[in-house]
Amino acid sequence: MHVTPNTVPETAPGGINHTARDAPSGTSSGTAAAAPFGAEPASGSSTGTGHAAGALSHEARPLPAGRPINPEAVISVRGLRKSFGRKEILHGLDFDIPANSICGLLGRNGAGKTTALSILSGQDRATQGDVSVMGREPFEDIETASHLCFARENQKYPESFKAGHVLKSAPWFFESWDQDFAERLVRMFRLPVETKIQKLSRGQLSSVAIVVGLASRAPLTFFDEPYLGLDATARQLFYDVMLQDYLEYPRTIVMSTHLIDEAADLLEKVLVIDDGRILMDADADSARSAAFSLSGPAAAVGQLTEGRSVLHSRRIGGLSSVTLAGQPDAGLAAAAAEQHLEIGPVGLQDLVAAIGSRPTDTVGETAGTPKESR
Ligand SMILES: Nc1ncnc2c1ncn2[C@@H]1O[C@H](COP(=O)(O)OP(=O)(O)OP(=O)(O)O)[C@@H](O)[C@H]1O
Repeated sequence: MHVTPNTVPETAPGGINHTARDAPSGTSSGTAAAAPFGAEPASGSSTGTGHAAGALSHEARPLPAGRPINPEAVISVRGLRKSFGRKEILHGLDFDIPANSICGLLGRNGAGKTTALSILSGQDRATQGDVSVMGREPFEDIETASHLCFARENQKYPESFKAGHVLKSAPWFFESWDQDFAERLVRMFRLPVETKIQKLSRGQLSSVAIVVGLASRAPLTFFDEPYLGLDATARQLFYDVMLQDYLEYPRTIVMSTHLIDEAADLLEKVLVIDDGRILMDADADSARSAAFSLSGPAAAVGQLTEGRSVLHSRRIGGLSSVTLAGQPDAGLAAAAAEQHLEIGPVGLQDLVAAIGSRPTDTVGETAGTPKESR
């Protein structure tokens, strides 16, 4: 599919109005007000109160209070709070995301991932705190918007849009858009370009978002749960193509996901968010070694874990399996061997499930983060 742009949508990624240029054919000016790749309108906000973030491992301590925005990081956030009406959703997030990395934003339903991504992409405003994206305050900032792509399955498009129209419009919003790559992706994901967006299945809508997110080659790309409705083959295809293209065209990719084990190998940095607080902020290798499991007869497991940071425990009959923070020390390893207990690794998915299932106010404490620092 080759596209010759000749009409102009007035709304750009992030829902921000750009000055008119030529727009793609098939894009009616009457429908241009709906942002093809951008945001919902910014929501109202109010100030609220909350608690500072906790953290899991040694690498994952909260940034010291008062530490300024990190100018080296592509994304740097300090004390980010977001309220909807009187309800505070994000309770003071502090984190940095380095340039040219793939970062996983992980967490349970309602944790605040989409809210955070909306703020980082400039589509919503923080209630409080400092947010720096590529060195700028992102909210409705045209300069920032021109370098980022927010790919999500529930993107709003003009009513008459077909999938093909989306792809025809995209080059006008993304400087580095690769049309050949987009067309290859369309074939890979079997996207019916002549079908109206409203008629697409959920998986096909995700495919549209994936095609736009990848072919945009935006220096900063956000994928918000990019796999919704996709079958296992398409998901694997997405991970493979993303990694391959990222290696060829390094950029910063932030992906929110529940399917942690599937994506774990791609991730270089992991941010776990729960109930509006950062529970873990670590490079992926540290995260993979942030915990271990100990299993065997419940009495022996209980004896060995006494006084240690147990993140999660499960008991079936006389057997028990616990997830412990950190790595086993020599004493524990020797005692476990002596009592025929099994020590094993904990996958990222299980680790996130373990820390996410704990009451928020105890996670940092049990994981060895001093209460004073939270
Ligand atoms: N515009 C809004 N007005 C009021 N509450 C909102 C609004 N947007 C989000 N919320 C609330 O904020 C909380 C976090 O929502 P968010 O969508 O950010 O979570 P999430 O981590 O992306 O969840 P999921 O994984 O289920 O998509 C939820 O309790 C949600 O109901």
